[in-house]
Amino acid sequence: MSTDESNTTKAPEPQATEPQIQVRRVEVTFESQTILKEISVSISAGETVAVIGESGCGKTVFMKTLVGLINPTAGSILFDGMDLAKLTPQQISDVRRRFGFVFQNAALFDSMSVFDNVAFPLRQSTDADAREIRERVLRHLQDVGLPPGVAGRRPSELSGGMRKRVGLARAIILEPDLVVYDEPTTGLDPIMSDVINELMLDVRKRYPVTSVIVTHDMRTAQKVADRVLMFFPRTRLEADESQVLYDGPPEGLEESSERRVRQFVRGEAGDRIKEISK
Ligand SMILES: Nc1ncnc2c1ncn2[C@@H]1O[C@H](COP(=O)(O)OP(=O)(O)OP(=O)(O)O)[C@@H](O)[C@H]1O
Repeated sequence: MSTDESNTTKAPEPQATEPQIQVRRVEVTFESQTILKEISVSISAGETVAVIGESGCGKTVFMKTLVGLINPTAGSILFDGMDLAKLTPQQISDVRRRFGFVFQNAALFDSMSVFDNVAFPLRQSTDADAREIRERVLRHLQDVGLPPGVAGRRPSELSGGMRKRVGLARAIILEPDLVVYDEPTTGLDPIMSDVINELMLDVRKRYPVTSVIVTHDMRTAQKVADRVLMFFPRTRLEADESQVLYDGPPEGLEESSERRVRQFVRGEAGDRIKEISK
């Protein structure tokens, strides 16, 4: 029996050949506005996927749907064979523990120290004692290039790049199977952006995490991703066109046969100037 049939059954064991994430004909509509339609994508365990596309095309909505923060209006998302929309609250909380989130603004708790921010998932989801928590928090801060002296400071006392690194340390402290990054380099200078790119690569080297990175940063897509998905705003698609305009390796973007993909990655406005000024 599958979880589709009963909420009390155990989650099925994932098949070795089965993609870790299966997005099946997903649609997301808010009120009368359909943001995503007929999205079907599979992501294998350990893959690093960058999601690119114009502002407003639905990248963040896609990412949130992937991790069950938004329920699709139609279609389904399967993680290790489990349909996220059909899980019990306990099952969804168990599966969320396997996800790490790196939010655009780092989303740290400003009233807590950096130490307590990074320790938060450990205290919530494990019974690690104080000594172990201390050791793991300091090790993770060191892994993202932050000295122990930062631990006692408040997030508001840190630079944007440091806050992003604290957010990353917090997201990976439970060694999640899937990490989603929402615009991890936005607002950073080119050097700090590259530090974040290297840290994302580093996480992947340390253990076989699956990563989904929503980004406008073509350098991140080129340097960090194994695969790039480019979404297009649904309202500007021709009838029957797929909303995923590109699904392939980063090296193929510039040479894509699809003009809109080439224009996007080269940052060429093309006909958009005329459309926008109409
Ligand atoms: N909870 C919500 N309720 C209603 N509309 C929403 C909601 N979340 C997102 N939207 C709308 O969905 C559309 C896509 O938003 P989304 O944040 O996914 O875009 P994006 O591609 O990530 O854009 P950007 O690159 O600018 O961050 C937008 O028009 C947004 O206003």
